[in-house]
Amino acid sequence: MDYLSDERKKSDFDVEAMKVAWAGSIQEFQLSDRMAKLVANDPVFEKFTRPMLGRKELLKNTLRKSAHAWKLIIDLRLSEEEAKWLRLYVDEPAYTDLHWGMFIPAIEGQGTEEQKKKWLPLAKKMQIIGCYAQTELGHGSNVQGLETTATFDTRTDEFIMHSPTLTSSKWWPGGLGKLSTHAVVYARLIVGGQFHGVHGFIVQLRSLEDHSPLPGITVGDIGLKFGNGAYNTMDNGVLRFDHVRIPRNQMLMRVSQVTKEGKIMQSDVPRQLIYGTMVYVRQTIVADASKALSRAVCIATRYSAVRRQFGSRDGGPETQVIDYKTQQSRLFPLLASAYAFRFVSEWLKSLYLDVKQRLEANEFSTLPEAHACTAGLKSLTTTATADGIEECRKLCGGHGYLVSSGLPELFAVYIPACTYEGDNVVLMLQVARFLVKTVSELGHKKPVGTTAYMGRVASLMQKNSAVQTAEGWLNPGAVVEAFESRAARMAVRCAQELAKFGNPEEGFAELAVDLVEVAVSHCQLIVVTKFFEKLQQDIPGKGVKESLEVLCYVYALFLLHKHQGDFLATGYLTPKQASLANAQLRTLYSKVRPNAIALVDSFSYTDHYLGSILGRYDGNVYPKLYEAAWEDPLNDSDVIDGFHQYVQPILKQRLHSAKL
Ligand SMILES: CCCCCCCCCCCCCCCCCCCCC/C=C/C(=O)SCCNC(=O)CCNC(=O)[C@H](O)C(C)(C)COP(=O)(O)OP(=O)(O)OC[C@H]1O[C@@H](n2cnc3c(N)ncnc32)[C@H](O)[C@@H]1OP(=O)(O)O
Ligand SMILES: Cc1cc2nc3c(=O)[nH]c(=O)nc-3n(C[C@H](O)[C@H](O)[C@H](O)COP(=O)(O)OP(=O)(O)OC[C@H]3O[C@@H](n4cnc5c(N)ncnc54)[C@H](O)[C@@H]3O)c2cc1C
Repeated sequence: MDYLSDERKKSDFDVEAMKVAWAGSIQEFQLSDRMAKLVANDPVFEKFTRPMLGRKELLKNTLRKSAHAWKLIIDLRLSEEEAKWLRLYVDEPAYTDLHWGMFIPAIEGQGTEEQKKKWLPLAKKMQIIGCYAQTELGHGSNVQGLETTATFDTRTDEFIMHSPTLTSSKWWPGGLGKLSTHAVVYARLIVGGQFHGVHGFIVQLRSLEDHSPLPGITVGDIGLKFGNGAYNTMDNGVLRFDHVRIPRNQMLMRVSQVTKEGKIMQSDVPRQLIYGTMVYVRQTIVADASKALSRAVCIATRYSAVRRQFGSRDGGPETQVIDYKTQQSRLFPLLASAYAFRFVSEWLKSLYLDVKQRLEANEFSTLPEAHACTAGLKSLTTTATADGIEECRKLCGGHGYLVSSGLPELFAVYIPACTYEGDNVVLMLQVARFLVKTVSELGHKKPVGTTAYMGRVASLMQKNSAVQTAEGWLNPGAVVEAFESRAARMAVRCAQELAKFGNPEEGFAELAVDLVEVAVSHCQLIVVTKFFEKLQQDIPGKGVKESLEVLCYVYALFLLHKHQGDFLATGYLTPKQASLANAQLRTLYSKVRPNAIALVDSFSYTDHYLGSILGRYDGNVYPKLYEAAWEDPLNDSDVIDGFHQYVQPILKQRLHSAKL
């Protein structure tokens, strides 16, 4: 029985066509759909019991799943794209993420042709397993502050890898704790007693025969992390070196080379390329944000349509909680954000692929913008997604707190995305630096790409919003101009404040809070703009474009409402115009309402991937929640182990011993 069938009948767009729009193309949809079904129908990928497993059992289970996934990749000759979808639907962080997602890209981006020829075939056949060992106990954000040393010994033509202090211990790298045989280790290059910056080195950690740590290497897992199951399927590790020697040709030498004689040669490649792997991964994290948020929103939307509270008159059904305006005002902006993040990630991927091609051809001019966009959007989307998942839990009331809702584990596994690959505040400060630099160069350099609007800063500073009615907000020009004016005005105001400081670094530190707000407003502008640009494309299917237009306005006007202080303080909007935007938002929520279930069905998630009783496709929530309770191990017997030993004696004690 489909308890949501009436809801599905209400929608006025073609769901199958929306699935294609969400996936990006018919090919991508088919690919994703095939992998989703492959995983959902394979008992090895069962995951309901995960939060109840002890750590060793949990990790062993992940290894079993990873081995099975790898076997499927080989046996079914899956392409790289298919393998990525497979990984998504398996839905279990594993050492393989770091091997494929960071170790291999680090060698591809920072290795010489010779190094790539040697290491990539081994890695791609998984004959070695690698991780990305950058962060240390004492330093994560401050990469230049890393303490591990790689000292060149001209006599033996080797680097000596060493951990001179406790705080220099590598700490956090995923896959390091128990599984990696190799690592790209970031360390201070020391040649002739001089420090020459932080570089990457390929270091073997464990024997390829019996997996034991090699001499001079201390390695292990850093311990349990937040939540049950969740990110505990990953062996984040600690690593120390005691004068471990590696051949000279294991330093990744695309950026700088060390000769046999101990001379440092700089290539034309900028040193920032050492941070290049992070640009790649941040881009994938933006795509993952739309997946995680859409998943939480799918659960909360379906459950909000099933759940009824209050409002029953003459014995009729109570009100579905999705019909409460307050519920809509919390849920629908998240639904719109999931779509917004999906489309901005599509754009970011194309930007990244373009930069990657250029970097391969030694063309580096677009790297700063790629860095600012990946850092900023990673920060913006992961913050919104982490907050959004928690909001979805609250939207599901008490039942959202049950592990079987799928939301607690999703939250626990997701939240470190606000920290890994760059703390979100630190990353926004990087965007702010880029923007301040853009503003300071306005006189002699035409801004391009995502900062092109800064070239119109004079008019953006003068012109105010012309919106007169709530309907007036349903105009892409009016909305985009509002976001451009806010971002430009905030940036210029901050640049003016900065100019008052004699020492720019001191000013930057003092104004950091304002600078982060500038960066956020710039990133929100990018997301809004890319959503409108998406709507310019040919999007087939009855009512699909119209529904997306509604979501685009919801996303933009919700942000405008939430940040109306900025829009008012910069003088671009009047209070009346801000309240018209809010009025329009209410109308938009009414337009989303009949389509809400169809809009989450369009994510095309299997019940396996959702992993949630509240989010079941058929809406059959109560019987399944009831059944699931009885499957809890505590209900294996009526009288629980420990009762006779610890509780019964209390019950049987004589009353005179208690003076309560
Ligand atoms: C079970 C299934 C099995 C299936 C198997 C098959 C699977 C197959 C498919 C698998 C697909 C995989 C998918 C991938 C998933 C990946 C999962 C991700 C998991 C995440 C794990 C986490 C990893 C990590 O966290 S790694 C560590 C990350 N660390 C950080 O991010 C540190 C943050 N700090 C910094 O980035 C810097 O130090 C910084 C920028 C804050 C400061 O740098 P600085 O040099 O000290 O200072 P600064 O002067 O500000 O900058 C100098 C200069 O450089 C520019 N810059 C900075 N960063 C960059 C950059 N990244 N790129 C380019 N340029 C950069 C900066 O702008 C300055 O420029 P100028 O102003 O021009 O000088
Ligand atoms: C689950 C997980 C997986 C990880 N996987 C890996 C991995 O595979 N490989 C790897 O190398 N690393 C990994 N890391 C480490 C991760 O990259 C770092 O934790 C991250 O970069 C943040 O650095 P930090 O821990 O030093 O935070 P800190 O920099 O110490 O941050 C602490 C606080 O200080 C603030 N702060 C720091 N600097 C500034 C500043 N300049 N201005 C203002 N505020 C500031 C931050 O905003 C934050 O609030 C992982 C981390 C986690 C949680």
